[in-house]
Amino acid sequence: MVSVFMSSSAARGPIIDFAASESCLEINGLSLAYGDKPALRDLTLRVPRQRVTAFIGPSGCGKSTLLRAFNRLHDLNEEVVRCGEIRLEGQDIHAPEVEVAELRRRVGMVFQAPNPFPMSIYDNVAFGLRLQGELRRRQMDDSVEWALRSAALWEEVKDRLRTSAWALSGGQQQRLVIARTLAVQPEVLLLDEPASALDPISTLKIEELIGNLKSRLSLVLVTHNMQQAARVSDFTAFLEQGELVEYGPTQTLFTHPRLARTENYITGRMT
Ligand SMILES: Nc1ncnc2c1ncn2[C@@H]1O[C@H](COP(=O)(O)OP(=O)(O)OP(=O)(O)O)[C@@H](O)[C@H]1O
Repeated sequence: MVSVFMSSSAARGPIIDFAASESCLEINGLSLAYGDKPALRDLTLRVPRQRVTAFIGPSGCGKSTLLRAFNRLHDLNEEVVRCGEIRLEGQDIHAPEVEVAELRRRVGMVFQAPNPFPMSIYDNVAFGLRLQGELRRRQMDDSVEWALRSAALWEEVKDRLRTSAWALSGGQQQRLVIARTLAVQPEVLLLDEPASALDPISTLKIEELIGNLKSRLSLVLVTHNMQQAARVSDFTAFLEQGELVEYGPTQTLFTHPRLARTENYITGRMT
């Protein structure tokens, strides 16, 4: 059941809340700085399970930083200072017993520029599966086919699985990267501007794919494209200068934003 509460700061608008039982990710008082430069300020929000949640906001507001925090991509950056917690299905992702490789299997990530490995289409998809342990040939074939079908790419590549992934178009490469991520059965898929380097038809395919995937996993999408956020997401969080300004059902946020700051951004009065 979705409810609404007032955040502690009167300057912020009502922020949607989900019960822990319907959230995959729970972020509590998360602040993050690069050295002495704050990027996220005291963020508290829950990301619903099996829905598409979009993060929007002006350039530099912290969208990618937040997304990367969900699978601990900041771990290697010694400059990063963090406080607050992130829970995945109730478990603190920074707890000592958490294995980062397993966290990244459960929380997959796709970046703006398609980044297939310099190997065949088949081997790209099999890559993560092989890291998890050897499968029998038949099982591997089935898993690769399943992942490519899940990423709506199978029909286009089934006759050339052994050719280089780099021979695919940009849009196909991005769907291949999604297939590679899906192959290891993540629970959450993080998408950082996944279509911003693609043409309109490839973009549409990615958007359709996002809509289809939410029946089986939770998706978090960072996008600069307001139409895209409105088309594909169920919930939208608006960030500004590292703060969560407004968070609500996408349709409500785009048609009846509660705060002038949100309205100014979504109507293009502020970029
Ligand atoms: N590796 C880094 N080292 C230092 N500062 C960083 C680093 N990555 C991001 N920042 C800074 O943190 C702030 C948030 O950046 P972030 O990339 O998360 O914003 P964003 O909303 O995703 O921006 P954009 O929409 O332009 O991609 C910015 O001020 C940025 O300059």
